[in-house]
Amino acid sequence: MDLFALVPEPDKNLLPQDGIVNYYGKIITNEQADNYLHRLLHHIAWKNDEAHIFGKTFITKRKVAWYGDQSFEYTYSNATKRALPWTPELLELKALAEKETGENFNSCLLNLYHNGTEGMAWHSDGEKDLKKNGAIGSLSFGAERKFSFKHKQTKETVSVLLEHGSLLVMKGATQTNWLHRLPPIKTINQARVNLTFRTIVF
Ligand SMILES: O=C(O)CCC(=O)C(=O)O
Ligand SMILES: [Fe+2]
Repeated sequence: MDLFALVPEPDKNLLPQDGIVNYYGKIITNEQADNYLHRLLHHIAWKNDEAHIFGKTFITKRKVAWYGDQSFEYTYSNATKRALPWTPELLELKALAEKETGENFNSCLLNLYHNGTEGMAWHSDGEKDLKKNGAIGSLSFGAERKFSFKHKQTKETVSVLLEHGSLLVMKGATQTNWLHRLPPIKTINQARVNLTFRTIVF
């Protein structure tokens, strides 16, 4: 076991300015993370995502699911979605993310990337339904993937490798000032599951 990878460094801000991103590293042992990956692949109601752009509907290869405290309606990529009630593994992972970060979350958007050809384009998550400057807690399972930030004005970029069983937090003004993406890496054949815990406001 890599002991250093289990020592969190959550106090370091990965961004040089205008936002806060903390990478906690692996907060779950490899064995437990393997188990969560398996449970998430089998127990989540995965669906291909639909994006409505310029009057056209695009179906993504990546699959998504959305869970939450209540039947939240949430608008994402110009499509309105309704949250499903928490599963036991999502409640465990939410409690873990809350304990590590000291934040509270009421919903979770999940992404399943079947292999490295699937990714997510530059975007920010500061949509109107999300709490302003609220923290987003991101747990990753499966294939290690690069995750990048780009400052909206200066175009400066920062990247981090998201490990199996790791936690990343984006908070403060991050969504206002920075874009983020998951670039495709053609050589990766393994699946990756990502959970972003969020706070929706009414
Ligand atoms: O897969 C990831 O690590 C990030 C996903 C993401 O940015 C999002 O769901 O908004
Ligand atoms: Fe995002």
